[in-house]
Amino acid sequence: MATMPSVGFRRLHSGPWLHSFRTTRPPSRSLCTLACLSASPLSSSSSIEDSEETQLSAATTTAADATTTTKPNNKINNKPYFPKRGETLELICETLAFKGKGVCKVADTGFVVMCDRALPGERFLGRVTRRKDNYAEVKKLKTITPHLDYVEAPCEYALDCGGCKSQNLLYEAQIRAKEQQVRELVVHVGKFSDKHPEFASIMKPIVPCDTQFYYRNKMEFSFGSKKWVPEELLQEEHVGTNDYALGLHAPGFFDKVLNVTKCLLQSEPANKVLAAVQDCWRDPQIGLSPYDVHSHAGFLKHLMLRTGRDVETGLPELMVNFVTSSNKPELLKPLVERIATIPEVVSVVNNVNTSVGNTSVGEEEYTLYGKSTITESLRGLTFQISANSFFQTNTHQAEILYKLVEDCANLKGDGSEVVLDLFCGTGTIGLTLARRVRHVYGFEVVVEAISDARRNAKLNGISNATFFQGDLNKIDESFGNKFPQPDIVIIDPNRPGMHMKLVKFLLKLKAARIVYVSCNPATCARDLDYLCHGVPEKNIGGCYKLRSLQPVDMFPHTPHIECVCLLELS
Ligand SMILES: C[S@@+](CC[C@H](N)C(=O)[O-])C[C@H]1O[C@@H](n2cnc3c(N)ncnc32)[C@H](O)[C@@H]1O
Repeated sequence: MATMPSVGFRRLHSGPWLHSFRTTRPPSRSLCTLACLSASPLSSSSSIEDSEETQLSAATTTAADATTTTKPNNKINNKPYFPKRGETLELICETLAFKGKGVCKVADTGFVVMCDRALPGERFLGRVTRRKDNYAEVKKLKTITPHLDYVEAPCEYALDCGGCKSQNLLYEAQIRAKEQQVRELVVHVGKFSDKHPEFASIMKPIVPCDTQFYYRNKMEFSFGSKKWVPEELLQEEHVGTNDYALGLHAPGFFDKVLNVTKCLLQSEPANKVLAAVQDCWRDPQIGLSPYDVHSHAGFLKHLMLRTGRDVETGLPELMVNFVTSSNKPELLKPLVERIATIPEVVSVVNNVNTSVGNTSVGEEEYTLYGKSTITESLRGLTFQISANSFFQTNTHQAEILYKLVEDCANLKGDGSEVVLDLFCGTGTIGLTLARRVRHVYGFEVVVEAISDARRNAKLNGISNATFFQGDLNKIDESFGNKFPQPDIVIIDPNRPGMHMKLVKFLLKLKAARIVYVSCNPATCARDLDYLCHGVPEKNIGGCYKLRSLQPVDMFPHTPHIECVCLLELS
């Protein structure tokens, strides 16, 4: 469908402009309250909430900036305008932002309103559900005119499922919106001026994903005692909400599950397993019950499906992970016997999670059938993946992402350089670079991921990679004693981005090059600001120049955006 642009980078020459690259423009009206708060260096620990606020602030700014002809005034008849909770508004969605929410403005006021599942160009009626200082959230009641670039969503659950929010938006429009979102964040949160002549060459066009369905190698479904039913069907007498369900959580409901028998984002063999489990888990003779998040009774919590590849045959291989509230393998036996008949299934594991929380990582793990890991190949290397270790979820696009990282790292290839791989997961990025460098040092908090990384190094005959388990949010002065001065630092944090301790450490370390990989453009923009412009409130100066920023679409139909950024010491 979409063609892939060149992924090469033009090396830029440093110039005096870089010092003036930080925008001097004051953040616009709606930006400052939230963005400055959330991106504040004074909060030394980042949190997902921070990043959500950051994204919202950029979204509200985006919407404010999107006003071309009339300046928003937030006033009607010279009185400040704030919509009331419960009020019905007619709105037009302008763009997509935060978690894929539609950004709209109230006519004649410019007041920003966010709406889940509103798509650009759509005119609709929405009811105000939540008010914040400078924006409100609405629930869509009725579409008056459909959005631009409408396409039929192939998935029957698309309108109700929390996973795909933009399946009925043309893919080209999806990636346009994502690219725009990154740009806004870089300007408003990262404080890089888009007026600067070099801005256009630094901001690379988004790399689309040419496989827009069946691309996920991992899906986690939940068992629930309360099936989610759309509001309109709830009125019908014969439909009750007490049915068991296996599927995805309905948006906004931690205790209600939308029953699904197929997911168009995961692989075909994974769908075979899902269908097989759906076929038999409710059978009263088996005696299985879903875990109830209120009463904490019940056995089955989650069904996690991971798809890898037999590296010799190239054929898919599957891991099925049942997450249960207690260790009762005899209860799972009929399910295990059934799914073991599916040829692609090579591993069935059971994570036992006795806590009342609803996470999928167990305190204990048992292998019920076959192996305890599956394999996948990435950039010519083989990786063994266990149930709970991080592995890029879109393998095909991870190849492209890692190639971009390698291009940014711009290794000499003479085996002289030292690479620091922070947030290394199972070591994939560092190991793909190891053959061309002197040594790779990887750091990661998850114990199992570190053992996977060490095993993966061995499996691929790599002896110049050392992996350490540790929390990068808790580093102290001694952190730098663990490795020699690196030439290149790879940073690939999860959504909250970097802790201030790590920012400070990197600004002192002064590696020549940093490649920052991010799955959250909001915290990415904040961290780029810190590294390039410093943290004035803490008397910390920045010492990097942003050379390139490349958004990559790893997850079509969802709001997620990946970015690869290259920074060089100024
Ligand atoms: C986005 S993943 C990247 C993994 C790896 N670079 C890759 O491409 O597969 C982020 C990783 O950071 C790890 N992580 C999260 N918080 C951390 C912390 N405070 N200290 C160290 N590692 C952390 C996670 O466990 C996860 O493996």
